Order: sequence, then structure tokens, then C-alpha cells
Amino acid sequence: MKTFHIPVPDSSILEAIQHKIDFKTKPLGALGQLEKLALRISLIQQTLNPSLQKPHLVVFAGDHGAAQEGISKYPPEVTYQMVMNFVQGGAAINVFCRQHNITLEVVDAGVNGTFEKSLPIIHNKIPNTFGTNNYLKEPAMSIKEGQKSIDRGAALIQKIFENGCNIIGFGEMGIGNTSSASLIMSKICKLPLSECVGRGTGLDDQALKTKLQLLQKAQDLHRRLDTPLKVLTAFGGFEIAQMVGAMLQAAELGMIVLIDGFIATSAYLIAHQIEPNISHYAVFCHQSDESGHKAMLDFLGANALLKLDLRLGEGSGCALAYPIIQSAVNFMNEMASFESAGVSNV
Ligand SMILES: O=C(O)c1ccc[n+]([C@@H]2O[C@H](COP(=O)([O-])O)[C@@H](O)[C@H]2O)c1
Ligand SMILES: Cc1cc2nc[nH]c2cc1C
Repeated sequence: MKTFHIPVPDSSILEAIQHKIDFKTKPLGALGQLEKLALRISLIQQTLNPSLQKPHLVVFAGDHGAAQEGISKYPPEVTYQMVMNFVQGGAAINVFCRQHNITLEVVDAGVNGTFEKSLPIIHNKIPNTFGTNNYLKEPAMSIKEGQKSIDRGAALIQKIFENGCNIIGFGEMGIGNTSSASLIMSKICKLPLSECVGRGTGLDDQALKTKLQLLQKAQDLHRRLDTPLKVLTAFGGFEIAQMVGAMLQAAELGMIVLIDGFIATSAYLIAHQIEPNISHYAVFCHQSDESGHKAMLDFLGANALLKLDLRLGEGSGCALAYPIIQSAVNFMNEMASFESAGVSNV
């Protein structure tokens, strides 16, 4: 597996950035979170004139062996079917990406099915991985598969970067993957599973209890997980593993890294354990309605830009937050200063 080296942005430009923000024609601090965003993006890009280039959203899809156990309201075939829906342009994320001119890429990271080579999909699965193993019986994947998945996720970001993209969102599709995310969360955040497990696609009270019991069994089975890679490989999935590599690579390249909901944040938890400097590049876009997401964000000391009660995934939160991020960059570039507009400052 490649080693990631993520630089801490040079803070010597900070004062100049803050000065530019403070002398825009507005009461000091009045653009609130937009100011913080503008500052972070300017710092990442080491410029007083930040820009967003060729925004991309990458949806990683993968299946889960444990999905046969009844941990989701929907059957596992939906993962494959939704990938076909993405390809045909009919999913929520297609709509939002079209609305904001974001290029959407769909990645087969380990779906239980074979896609025609000619389809506009990034065929990125490791050979013969049609979903993870059932972690109620064995690790979801081998350590080698985890490492390869991270590398594959990283490699595809390198290509997108070379095409001129400097802001990239991450989303996923995988029936059963809120369970993997909860198991990862419980381990990394050191919280009891009951605080990490939620309704996912919409389980009722009884099914939620069963999900918690099953995940407790999985946690009991995989007790000795002393590295982030072991946590990732014990619980999966392949889409989460590829997101880990993709997020790390994007940060290493100095891109703005947009994080979606509960599952994407669980990938970020692993990435952050591997290389904490990723935090300088991450923007948390939406606080999911999935019950554990707030605690996950709290653990990271993060605040999401939006809270719209979505629990969809697909990178939907990133696409919806994008115009707000654009506004932060635009005010930095286009707004008059007190001096240029002849407005009295205090
Ligand atoms: O991103 C989220 O916060 C989120 C919260 C709940 C569900 N999802 C989506 O729903 C699927 C997982 O739900 P489940 O119940 O099958 O574990 C998967 O395809 C996710 O993209 C996503
Ligand atoms: C229909 C459907 C669409 C989704 N998109 C992301 N997760 C999903 C889960 C289901 C069930």
C-alpha cells in the first residue's frame, strides 16, 4: 500500500487572507461560516484569489456479505440496480450534479454483478471481489485486499487531478453499509455500538434491535483490531476502502475534499487515523439524519455546512453544499473592499 504524505498548508499567508476577508464591505465577521470556508480554501490553495476548478463527485459502490442477514430494509440487489440508475442519469445525485455542473463518476469498487465494459463506469474492483465476506463469520476482506482497495481508490483520484480538478466530493452506494460504518465508528470513536447504530435505509424498531444484536456479535468476533487497516478490513466494505484511499490521495494533491454523510465520514475516520493531516483539506458538507453521524462529527471536532435531514448517501450532501462553497470563493474574489468602494469602516 502506498504511504501518504499530506502537507500541512503553510500558515504564513494566513494573516493576508484574514486581512482581505476583514476589509470586505461588511460588518466584521458578518459572513460567518462563509468566511471560515474562504479562509480554509485560500489557505489550501496558498492564494488570496482561490478558485474552484472542474468539480467532481465520485460515488463508490460495493456490496456487503452481511447484507444477507437482514441488516437493511432493502435487498442487496439494489446496489447493482442503483449503479445502473446512476448510469442512466435518474438518481438524486445525477439531478444535483447536473444542477451545479459537477462531473459525476461512478465507481464499481466491489458490486455483486458484472457491468458491461462499455458503460460509463470506472471499473475499479479487485478481480473476483463481488462484495465483501460476511463479517459475522470472517473478516470482510483480507489485509491485502484492503491495501489494494486503498491503492485503487488513490490511483483514480490521481487521474481526475491530472485533468484539472481541484475540488472533489465523495459519496457511496452499498446496501448494508451503514452497518460497516457503525462498526468502524464504534471502534475508532470508542463508543458503544448502541450509540453508533441507526436505521439506515429505514428499519423499524424491531429490525433496529436485531441489527444492533447482529453487529454486537460481529464486534465480539473481531476483537483484536489494533490498526486502522485492521478495523477497515474486518468490517468492510470495498467502497469504504476505496474512499479511504481516494480521500487521502485528494488531500495529498492539495484538493478540497468534500465529505458526505455517515458512511463517507466513516471512511474519513479511517483516513484520518492513517494520516491526521487530511483534516486541513476536509469540508464536512451535511450532517446526516442517521443517528450516529452527529457523534462521529463531534469526535472529529467537525461541523457540517448543512443539516437537511437527508439520509441518502450518494454524495448528495456534497453536491448540495457546493453552491455555498462557490459563494465563499466568489465573495473572496468579487466583493469590494471598504477602500475600493469608498465605504467608511470603523
Ligand atoms: O450517507 C448517509 O448518511 C446515509 C444514511 C443512511 C443510508 N444511506 C444509504 O443507504 C444505504 C445503506 O443503508 P443500509 O440500511 O442498507 O445500511 C447506502 O446505499 C447508503 O448510501 C446513507
Ligand atoms: C433506492 C435506494 C437508493 C439509494 N441511494 C443510496 N442508497 C440507497 C438505498 C436505496 C434503497
